Amino acid sequence: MPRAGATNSRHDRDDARTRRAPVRIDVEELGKSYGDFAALDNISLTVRPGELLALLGPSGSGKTTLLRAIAGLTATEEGIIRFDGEDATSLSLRERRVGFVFQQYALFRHMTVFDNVAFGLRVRPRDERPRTGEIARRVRRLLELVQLQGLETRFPSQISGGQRQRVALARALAIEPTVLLLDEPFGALDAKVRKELRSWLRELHTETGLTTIFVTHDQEEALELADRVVIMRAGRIEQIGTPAEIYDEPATPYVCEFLGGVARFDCTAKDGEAEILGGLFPVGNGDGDYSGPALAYVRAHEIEVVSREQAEGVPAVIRAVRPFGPAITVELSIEGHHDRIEVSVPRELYDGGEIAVGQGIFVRAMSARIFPKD
Ligand SMILES: Nc1ncnc2c1ncn2[C@@H]1O[C@H](COP(=O)(O)OP(=O)(O)OP(=O)(O)O)[C@@H](O)[C@H]1O
Repeated sequence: MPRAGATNSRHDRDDARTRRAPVRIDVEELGKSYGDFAALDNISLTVRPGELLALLGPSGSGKTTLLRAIAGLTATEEGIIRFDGEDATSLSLRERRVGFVFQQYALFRHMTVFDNVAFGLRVRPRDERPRTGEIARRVRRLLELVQLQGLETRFPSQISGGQRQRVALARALAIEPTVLLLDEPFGALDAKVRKELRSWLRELHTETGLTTIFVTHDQEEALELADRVVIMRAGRIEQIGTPAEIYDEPATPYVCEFLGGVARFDCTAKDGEAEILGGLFPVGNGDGDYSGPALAYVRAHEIEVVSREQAEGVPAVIRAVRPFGPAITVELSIEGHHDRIEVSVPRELYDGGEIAVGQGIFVRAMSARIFPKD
């Protein structure tokens, strides 16, 4: 993406001078109930200045409620929300200077793209309202930032869904928000446009440097985009971590299953270790001596096909082969395990004729995550 405003260096310097340091958000023991139902249950969380944070979880886990509470759109009964250490809990959206983008592009249909973006500036009280020329300059700069130059005079019905969502972002940015909050910003768009907008949002975030929180139920989107991911479950935080931490060290069975792409096995742990698919792995983070029933999670690429001579492998039968892509995906059935498991095998094995439906092979897990079974 070209540097926004590259054609206007004096204004760029002005903008840089007036740009504030990114805001830190502290959420402390936040609670929100609807009747007896706890939509948010004792949530504590720090969003670092300038961070791009994803709230990830299934439908109903409380992501939107948390985002709206941080925005000042939903009142909470318990807890405190601080912006840069200042208690913001009772401030409105406008007082918090939050830029908010809804899932369904809430653009004014009777207004042009230009007027939609200018709206937040024009409705300011007279003494805070920029002059007409200044508004026009800012709107043009924002449309450059979201790469929509030339569409100023179009109406929302005359642009694509992805473009509308970028107008919504420009409009949220127009008020020079302290933080940017996005509620499933690409939720209503098709998969291809979503992917395009993903990398675009990452670049926009680098460009603006704003503390940004976005809600998604798409794990790939969260892991690909965010600096850190918050995994939510039934109004609580299940795990917070970088995408690598969440992926490599999922804290609970729930996180493993939510991320998907894993095979689950029942097994038995002894003295802090459990054997699964021919490998011996530590329970949890490895510092316990748990013995008893356990759950093991293994990803497709963590299972290798081994030759018959190797003692550690377990026998499996090939049930289906998906021979496309850099690795071949094979579905296996393993005795004593009712679900089929997926394994990635190198192309060479397939090309060598060793991979065919009905054939018996041996497999071994190279790594696994083991949890005590509650
Ligand atoms: N105004 C309301 N009245 C009653 N219950 C509500 C209200 N708003 C939300 N809830 C409930 O609170 C829970 C959390 O809702 P929330 O919208 O935060 O979930 P979410 O994780 O964002 O889900 P989704 O991905 O479907 O948007 C849900 O069970 C929902 O039914």
